[in-house]
Amino acid sequence: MSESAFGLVGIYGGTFDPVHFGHLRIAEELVEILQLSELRFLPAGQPRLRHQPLASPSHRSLMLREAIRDNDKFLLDDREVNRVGESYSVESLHELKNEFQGKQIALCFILGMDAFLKLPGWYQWRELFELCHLVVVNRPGHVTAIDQKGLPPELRIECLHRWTDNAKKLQTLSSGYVFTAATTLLDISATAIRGCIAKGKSARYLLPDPVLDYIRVHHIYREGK
Ligand SMILES: Nc1ncnc2c1ncn2[C@@H]1O[C@H](COP(=O)(O)OP(=O)(O)OP(=O)(O)O)[C@@H](O)[C@H]1O
Ligand SMILES: O=C(O)c1ccc[n+]([C@@H]2O[C@H](COP(=O)([O-])O)[C@@H](O)[C@H]2O)c1
Repeated sequence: MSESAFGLVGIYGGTFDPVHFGHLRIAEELVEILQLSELRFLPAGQPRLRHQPLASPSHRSLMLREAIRDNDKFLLDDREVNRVGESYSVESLHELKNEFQGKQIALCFILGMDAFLKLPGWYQWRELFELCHLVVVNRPGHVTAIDQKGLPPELRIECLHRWTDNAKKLQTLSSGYVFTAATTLLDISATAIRGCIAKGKSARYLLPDPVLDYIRVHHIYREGK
C-alpha cells in the first residue's frame, strides 16, 4: 500500500430481524475481497421505508452479538439502536467519519441490491457519496448491478461514473465509488425465517444456532407474539 492509500472499514447496516447466513456470508467474503480492517454491523433502531421490525432493537442487537461473537473482524455498532427516532444512515456515516478522522480510512457502506434500488428515497441520499463508498451485493430475485437499465433513473445517472469492480480503486479515494461485489448468491431472507418460526417450522441452517437459541429462549417471532 502506498503512503496515501486509504485503509477500508466496512459498515453493514440493516434491520437484522433476525441476522442470518445471507448477511454473515456476504460480510465474510467482503472482508477478504476488500481487505477490510474491520466490518461493523449497524442495526437500525427504527428503520425507514419498510414495515417496522417484529423484534425490539435490543433483541436484534443482542442476536447480532451472538452471531458475530467468534469473528475478530466483525464488530457491533449500536449507535442507531441507542438513538431516538428514525435511523438515518447519513447521520451515522457523518459520526463515523468524524470518529475515524486523521486515520486515513475510507468507509464502505454495504447494501444488497434491493436496498440499493430504494436509495433515492433515503434521507439526503446524495450526501452518502461524500461520506463513503457504496458496496452493492447482488441478491436473488433482483436486477444485477450489470443490468443498470433496471435502476431508477436518478440513481443510474448519479452512479454513471462511480461504478467499479476493482477493489484496489476504493483505496485511492475516501468516498464516491460504487463497488459491485461478486459474492455468493444466497436466497435467504429474514422474512422467510420469521415465517418459518411463526408456523413452528424449522429455520435451522438458515442462521447461526446461537441466534436460533436466543429466539427460542425469548419467544420471538412466534405466532400471536
Ligand atoms: N440473502 C441476501 N443476499 C444479499 N443481500 C442481502 C441478503 N439478505 C439481506 N441482504 C442485505 O442486507 C441488508 C440488511 O438486510 P435486512 O436486515 O433487511 O435482511 P432481509 O433478509 O432483507 O430482511 P427482511 O426479509 O425482513 O426484509 C440489506 O442491504 C439487504 O439488501
Ligand atoms: O437513511 C435512510 O433514509 C435509510 C432509508 C432506508 C434504509 N436505510 C438503511 O439501509 C440499510 C438496509 O435497510 P433494510 O431496510 O434493507 O434493512 C439499513 O442500514 C437502513 O438503516 C437508510
